[in-house]
Amino acid sequence: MKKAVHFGAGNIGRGFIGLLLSQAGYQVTFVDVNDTLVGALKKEGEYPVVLADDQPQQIIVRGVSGINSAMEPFEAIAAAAEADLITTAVGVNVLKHIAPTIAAAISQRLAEPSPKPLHIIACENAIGGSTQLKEHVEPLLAREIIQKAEGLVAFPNAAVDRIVPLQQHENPLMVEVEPFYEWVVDASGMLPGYIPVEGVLYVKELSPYIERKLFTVNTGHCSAAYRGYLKGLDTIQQAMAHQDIKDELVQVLQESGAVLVAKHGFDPKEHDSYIQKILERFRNPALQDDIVRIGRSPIRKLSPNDRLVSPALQAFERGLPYQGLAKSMAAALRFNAAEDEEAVQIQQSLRLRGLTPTITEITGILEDHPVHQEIVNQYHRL
Ligand SMILES: NC(=O)C1=CN([C@@H]2O[C@H](COP(=O)(O)OP(=O)(O)OC[C@H]3O[C@@H](n4cnc5c(N)ncnc54)[C@H](O)[C@@H]3O)[C@@H](O)[C@H]2O)C=CC1
Ligand SMILES: O=P(O)(O)OC[C@H]1O[C@](O)(CO)[C@@H](O)[C@@H]1O
Repeated sequence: MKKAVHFGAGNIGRGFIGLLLSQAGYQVTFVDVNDTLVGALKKEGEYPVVLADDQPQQIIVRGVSGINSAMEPFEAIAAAAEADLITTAVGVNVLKHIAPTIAAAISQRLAEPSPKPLHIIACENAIGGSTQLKEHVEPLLAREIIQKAEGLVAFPNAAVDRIVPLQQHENPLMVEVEPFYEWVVDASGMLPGYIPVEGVLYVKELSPYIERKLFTVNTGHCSAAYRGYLKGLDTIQQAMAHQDIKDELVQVLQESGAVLVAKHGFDPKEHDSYIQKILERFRNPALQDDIVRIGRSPIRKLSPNDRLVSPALQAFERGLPYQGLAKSMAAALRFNAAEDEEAVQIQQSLRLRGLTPTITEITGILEDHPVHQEIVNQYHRL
């Protein structure tokens, strides 16, 4: 049986990547630092995934195991060194922490006389997630290993889409997910002769897929979440019931949509249907999705290459509207969730340094740029 090692036994790890890989015939080993999850994976060897719909369906993912990379680092390296596929869903900011394990695994694997090829795919909400992981791993490899890895180890980028809220069940492994999923991998980053994973879509050019996903699902989700937060709401389902939030959300998605249509040549009608489908997914009454989860890590979400700044700057460059996106950024700056470290950091920076330096530092948009000025205007209006 083919072996997959997946870093991150959290919501997407268990509820999407682990499930799909298992259904595609892989034996999945989860590597995580959460001992409750790892202990339960070792003990149970299986877990339930519930597809949340009017008629929920339960699937049992069998034959899985867990390794705690903080407590069993050598086991984690050995498992990764032997894997047919390595995937991650740990959060893009955590990639640097798993890089040493992956680098050690690559070195161990390539020390064998005829090592098998290996794909390492980061399934994170980010543009170029696998490339970012590679950039953390490569400096940890000896020069001869880097040379040997050429043609044997690849880090193809990917886009992953499935909404999995924060949740608690008696069984810590149980995970409830929306039925929809999409996992797209950049075929140009795969090694020649690769065997596709069933359920994954391989495309010649990833950019239209990752931008469409990130600048629609994620741009829209956080835009609704930050507006809902300012109204004191708890869940995205509550936010989506507010007509003014819905109207503004449509404006935001029309702004990012206009960029996507102009840049990637999408059919405007088809893109509009894509937006409508996403709005339905946000409303899914079978899920309760916390606004604080969807808005989490606002510094990352406001970073130059992410879901708010990038479409706004691209809209500006094309002479298209960006006011709704600027309002989302202003609302993100007012996201004051005490449990979110990045939200706390933003509030500190606003207090100590003021609005304009904070915007410039986090978004990279200079003070005299019209998008910067629009964020300032919207911030004062909120
Ligand atoms: N939840 C969702 O709906 C979606 C999430 N994503 C992306 O998937 C990634 C994971 O998100 P979630 O599953 O929601 O988060 P999560 O918090 O449920 O899972 C992350 C897991 O990574 C583990 N982890 C943290 N540090 C680690 C380390 N050093 N080594 C190994 N494991 C470590 C955590 O213990 C946790 O189990 C993020 O990049 C997110 O943007 C993408 C699409 C949808
Ligand atoms: O995981 P991130 O990047 O913090 O963002 C949360 C987003 O991820 C998703 O879970 C799915 O992409 C959305 O529900 C939400 O917009």
